[in-house]
Amino acid sequence: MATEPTSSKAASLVGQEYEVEVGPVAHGGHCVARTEEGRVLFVRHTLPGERVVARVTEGREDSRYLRADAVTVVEASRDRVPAPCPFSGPGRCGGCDWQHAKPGAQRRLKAEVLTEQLAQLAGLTPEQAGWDGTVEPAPGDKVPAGEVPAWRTRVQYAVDEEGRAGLRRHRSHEVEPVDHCLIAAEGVTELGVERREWPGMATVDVAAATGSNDRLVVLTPRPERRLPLVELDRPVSVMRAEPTRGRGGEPTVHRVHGRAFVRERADDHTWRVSGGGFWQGHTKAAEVLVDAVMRGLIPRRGETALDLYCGAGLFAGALAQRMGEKGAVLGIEASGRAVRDARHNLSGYPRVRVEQGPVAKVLPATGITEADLVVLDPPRAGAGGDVVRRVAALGPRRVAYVACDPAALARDLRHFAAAGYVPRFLRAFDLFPVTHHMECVAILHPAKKES
Ligand SMILES: C[S@@+](CC[C@H](N)C(=O)[O-])C[C@H]1O[C@@H](n2cnc3c(N)ncnc32)[C@H](O)[C@@H]1O
Repeated sequence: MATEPTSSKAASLVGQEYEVEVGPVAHGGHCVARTEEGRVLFVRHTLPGERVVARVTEGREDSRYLRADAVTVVEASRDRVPAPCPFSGPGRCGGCDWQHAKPGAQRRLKAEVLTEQLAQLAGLTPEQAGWDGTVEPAPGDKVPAGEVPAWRTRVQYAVDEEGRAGLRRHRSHEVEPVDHCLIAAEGVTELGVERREWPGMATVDVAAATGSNDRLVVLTPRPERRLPLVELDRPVSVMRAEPTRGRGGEPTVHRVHGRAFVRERADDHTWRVSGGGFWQGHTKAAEVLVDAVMRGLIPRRGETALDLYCGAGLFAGALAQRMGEKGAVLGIEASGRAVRDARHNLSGYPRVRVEQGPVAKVLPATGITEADLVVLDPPRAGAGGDVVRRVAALGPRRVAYVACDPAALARDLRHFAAAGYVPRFLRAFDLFPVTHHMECVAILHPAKKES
């Protein structure tokens, strides 16, 4: 969401300050406010109901709206706490949007965002979506105000010119050096990446598996720079990524030492996830999502199912295990690396197949005309109308839509409604505590025909 056309000659308002009453939360980790002249501001580091001095960070005289940071809190919300992270705040690390909100308030803000997105983009009330209006914490994440759960098993550190590891500032390529990211899982923190220097590196990606001691770092050197000797505080596998992306847009990665993958445990199964490959980021996410999807779909023995955007095969494996030896599952996934992992992970199920390529291309090419169940877990942009229509045309008795973006979920629910599928129920999970992100699972079924 750009604030104005880049060609605009209008005067910049960056640095201008306005004292404002802060209105409701908006999707993206900010709240809406209006200046006395009626300008719309999207303000970070504030909460609904506060009175703050907001300093503009992006926007011009002719912009439809301005972005701003709350630099002084004149009247604080009762939901405000001092930010536990010393690297958060205006102009600092862009990772956590709600450091200054009590944990319960963070989940209420996310619920308000989901309510608003469902209404605006899908025309659904929470009741029509089958949602109880709450965002559920992951097991073990109910922390007291002022504390932060250490949930994140995948962290990409950016490295500055001086070789210091840090995280990116909000909407910027600049690096905020950090010596401890509070949301990083213990398995990440104990490696000590933040405590050493990374000369010549652009990024250091850490994966700390859940349920095994596997730890892997993928180093991306700056052009013409060589890898440093990697000495971390715990044993770790090391890979090197090419600075430019390879075929299919995936970074090419090479094993330097140790294993080229980590072993994750979820749903009583071990999953190989290669360096640079996707796995759910929260320590509990894979379990929470499999449980929600399986409770919603209630797979029966001998059924057929699709797992679209299947990654390393998490939902395909959970379905295959519950549908028995007569059940059949087809997974579709764009990343070649993830497809190799999924085929390896699912090799114990003879009636599971994984095809590589974009869902929009591969699904029609499979020639499949029906399926009992479909799981979709698309990237942030969502699946889109074409894929949704193709899914509905298969006539599944239930569909599970796993969404990491509430706006994409709402848009795709509208496409599903047009194709004859409506939500039976919806759950929202706080699988990204302290950030503005959330994960949703919608279970859809065919709409009853009007008689
Ligand atoms: C949110 S992840 C879900 C992975 C898996 N369901 C899991 O829970 O581990 C989305 C996956 O979609 C893949 N992907 C992105 N665009 C795709 C497309 N157009 N077609 C197929 N897969 C795609 C990504 O590579 C990624 O593995």
